[in-house]
Amino acid sequence: MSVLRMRGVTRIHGEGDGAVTALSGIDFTVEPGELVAVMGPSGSGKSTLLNLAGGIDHPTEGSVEVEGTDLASLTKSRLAVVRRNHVGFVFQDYNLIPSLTVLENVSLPLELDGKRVSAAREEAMHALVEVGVHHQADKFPEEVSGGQAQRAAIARALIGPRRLILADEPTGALDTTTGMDILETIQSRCKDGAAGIMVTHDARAAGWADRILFLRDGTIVDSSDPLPSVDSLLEDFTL
Ligand SMILES: Nc1ncnc2c1ncn2[C@@H]1O[C@H](COP(=O)(O)OP(=O)(O)OP(=O)(O)O)[C@@H](O)[C@H]1O
Repeated sequence: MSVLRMRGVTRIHGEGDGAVTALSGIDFTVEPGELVAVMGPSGSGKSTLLNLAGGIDHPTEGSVEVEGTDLASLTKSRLAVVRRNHVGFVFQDYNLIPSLTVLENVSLPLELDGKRVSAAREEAMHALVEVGVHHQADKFPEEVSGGQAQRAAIARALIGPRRLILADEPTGALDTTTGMDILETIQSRCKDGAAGIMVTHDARAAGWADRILFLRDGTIVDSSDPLPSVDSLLEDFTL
């Protein structure tokens, strides 16, 4: 079963004269084990696609299924549970809760699912070790650097049984080496059976993906294997 399936998805923001078609007629699936990069110019619909995949936003037309469940069929509370159990989201602004420590932020999704606090914190600490910010576990988000916050956000997205990993510019605030480590972590999670979608402007980051989806003006204009040459695919793209 596909981890994500979008069928005929159109998203129009706003109404009347101010309406903007952010996505139009998108058909797209991501299978277990796949990491897909989404690229395209500013305003081409990349974030909208990610938000629809994660159930944060809803299509104007068409359907979005996560592991076979049509998100539109769910009540608000059920959608929240599906999001927590199935979808790991790395937001561009990290979205860490300021009043919780780094460890508490990462542990929260598990605690919300009823896991014992001690077990949840232990798992969260493992996740922080994996992304190399365990020394910041007891600090609050405002006390850590942007790169550390981003890595904590990635730990939170990967924790638990989530099988759909959605990342908006996951390496944006990171130096090259750390960025590559994080991509390796996401890729290895996908190799273990999850599915990942990452929005990126960075061709090197996209090189970690199994394929690249190119968006322009809300439609898929190309979908390609990134190798052997990402650069050749980018030639006529103004990014
Ligand atoms: N809430 C909204 N209300 C109105 N228009 C919106 C809204 N969100 C996005 N849009 C518009 O939809 C289009 C697609 O936006 P989106 O943010 O998905 O693009 P993007 O490719 O992620 O851009 P960027 O690379 O700059 O983040 C743009 O024209 C944008 O202005």
